[in-house]
Amino acid sequence: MTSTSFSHPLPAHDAPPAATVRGLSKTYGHGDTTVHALRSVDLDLAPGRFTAIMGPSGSGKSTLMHCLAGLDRPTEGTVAIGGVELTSLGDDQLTRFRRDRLGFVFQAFNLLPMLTARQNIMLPFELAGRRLEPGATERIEQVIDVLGLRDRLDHRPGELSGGQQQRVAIARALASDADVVFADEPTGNLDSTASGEVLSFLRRSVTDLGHTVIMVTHELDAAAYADDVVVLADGRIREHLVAPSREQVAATLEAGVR
Ligand SMILES: Nc1ncnc2c1ncn2[C@@H]1O[C@H](COP(=O)(O)OP(=O)(O)OP(=O)(O)O)[C@@H](O)[C@H]1O
Repeated sequence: MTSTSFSHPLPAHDAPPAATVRGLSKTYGHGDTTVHALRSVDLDLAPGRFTAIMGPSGSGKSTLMHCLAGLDRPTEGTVAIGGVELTSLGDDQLTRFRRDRLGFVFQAFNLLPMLTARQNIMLPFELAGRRLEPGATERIEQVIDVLGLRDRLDHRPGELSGGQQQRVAIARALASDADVVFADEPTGNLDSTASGEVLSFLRRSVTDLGHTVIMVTHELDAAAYADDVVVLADGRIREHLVAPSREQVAATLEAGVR
């Protein structure tokens, strides 16, 4: 796969964080079987950046993403997205917050097979019974063009390649102008060409459209599309690398498994 360098400019210093995590701990089980998936994690993620979360298997990547995205509740600590403290929201409020303010791209594209690409992209608006706010139509059409989906809009997922299906999922995540787009191993089911395309589109959604993307990945090649890399080890943040070189990321990952 062709990969880019980690050489993106730093954000403005005065921009408030897109995500703030304080004292975040998550334990599973009790007594002898307790697993400390996250141990008192503090993290600020800048807006308009593409951040990759990396680390060995079992280091807490998915748990961190799930807590950040309000898909799981922390055992201790707080998580705020765009200034809204998720930990203080009730279940219904949290569901609405996720639907209205967050976007998700999963390894298994999670598209509805009976709907066309355009209907899948518009699904969050349908589910919310939401009117399109001013400017939304233009934004959605721009997303469709950026993702190169214009000539595929009437196709159902079964008539699209894996890469195209994942681009529809990304368009759906971007259509509602999410505060943060979460991508969990988004290229796990794709070959290297489609992976490169999908990662380039996530990159463009940040560079050209100003989105904030947080992606869990195992792959250095995928992380090379990101601006910043958070490396986890044993439920803790080992390093938060801002605009690192590929070599720096590789060295940090290697040090973590030694
Ligand atoms: N629902 C659960 N019940 C019990 N233990 C869990 C649960 N979910 C995760 N864990 C444990 O928490 C730890 C962190 O898991 P997590 O899935 O966050 O790691 P990860 O870095 O995403 O791993 P991988 O790269 O393998 O997906 C692991 O030890 C895992 O076994």
